[in-house]
Amino acid sequence: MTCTTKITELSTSISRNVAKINRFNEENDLPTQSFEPNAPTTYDYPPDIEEARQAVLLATDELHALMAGPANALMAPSHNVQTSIHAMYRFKIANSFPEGKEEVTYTELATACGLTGPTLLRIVRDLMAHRIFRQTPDGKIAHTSASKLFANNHAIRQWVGMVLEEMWPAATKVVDALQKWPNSEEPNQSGFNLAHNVDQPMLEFLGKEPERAKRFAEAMSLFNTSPGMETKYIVEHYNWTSSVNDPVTVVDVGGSHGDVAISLACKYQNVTCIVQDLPEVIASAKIPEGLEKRLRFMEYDFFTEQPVKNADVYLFKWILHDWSDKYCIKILRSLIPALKQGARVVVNELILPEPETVPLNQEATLRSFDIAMWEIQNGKERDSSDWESLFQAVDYRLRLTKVIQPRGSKLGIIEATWDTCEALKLAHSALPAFHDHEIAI
Ligand SMILES: C[S@@+](CC[C@H](N)C(=O)[O-])C[C@H]1O[C@@H](n2cnc3c(N)ncnc32)[C@H](O)[C@@H]1O
Repeated sequence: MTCTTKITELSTSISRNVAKINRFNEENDLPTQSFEPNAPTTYDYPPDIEEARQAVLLATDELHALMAGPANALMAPSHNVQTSIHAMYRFKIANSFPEGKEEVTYTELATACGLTGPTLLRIVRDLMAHRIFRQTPDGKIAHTSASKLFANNHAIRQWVGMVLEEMWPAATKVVDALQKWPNSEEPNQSGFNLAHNVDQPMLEFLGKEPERAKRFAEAMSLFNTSPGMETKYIVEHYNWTSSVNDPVTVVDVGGSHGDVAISLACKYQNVTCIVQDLPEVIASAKIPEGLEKRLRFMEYDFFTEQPVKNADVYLFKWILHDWSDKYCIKILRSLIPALKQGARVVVNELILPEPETVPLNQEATLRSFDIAMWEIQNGKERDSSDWESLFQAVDYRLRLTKVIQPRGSKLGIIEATWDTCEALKLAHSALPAFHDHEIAI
């Protein structure tokens, strides 16, 4: 008799969940997963089927790692395919097929891209080995769903370009930066600064380079609509108003074009929002019709004193991870003169889990965000005790009062309350690290 082992457990989970997905596809007349050029490129499944899909990803990842063995974990040559993808981006290989054609000869495509035949051949053959393009039986290049997606989707091209031309060079220099500026908290002493030979922090530098700034912003917009990043989580999983009648003022600091503020103002008639950002961002922001009385945009630099006094909530969504503790403390201290008793500071960011408390593939994604923030501005992602320490370092009156991890959301909600009443300075125990529900503190 064969006993149950980790690998049999994983393969059973894979076949059970694949069967569930397959059944759903069949019952709903959906095409099966494939890399055929017209295959679906996203899966919009209901929660239970999406859970099955995630379980397959987790189990296949683990089974693959076990089968490949420990040396593979150290030596997998994943950066080499980045070179080929980078060439596809820079030389527009996927989007240089003749108009309306799904297949092209190597020579035709090489000419269209300004490359020699042999160079194109080696790039495309490497991509083919990763299911990006395929070769037809008569030796032409044809699209797969991946190359076709790249050819047709501007936002994905902007994402890939941003990653390969901004982040990747920064990644290769972050260790040099660490050696040059040990443990620096300065946003202009990062891998990005060494790689791109610039003295300013990345966000400031890109602000002055219109094409690169546009690419960065479009890549971020795509990311913000990816599963788990949608605005709905912060809008629906936080208690913005205690009653439907009391007016509530929310200041969205660094709120860009006001995605959250617009959703909040639409959902709650008693909420008024002020969206603050740098002048160049505010200049292109628009108030949707009907919200003129309850939505306002304001130029503001969050390193200077907060001009909107006595608001109920100050929201920081996807802001503080760009900055080291030293700069987060400056940003949050700028709020203090504006805070009334009971004012809430709400942060919508990742909450890093304790090691091995979530499936490893999820943990790996979250930790890679942390490393990315380090590479570009010496920023960081934080776990719940980091958030608590950060608020304590800002001011003893700013107390961590809630940590919420909405199910399905990548971002958590961290609430601190401005409490000037000494009696309420309660000592509280360490928070559990990763929650799928609200933790009252
Ligand atoms: C990653 S984006 C987050 C935008 C928005 N909160 C969201 O979640 O979509 C960071 C935002 O911070 C803004 N920002 C950067 N430095 C700033 C500063 N010194 N003062 C105000 N806003 C700033 C940027 O313009 C950008 O809109």
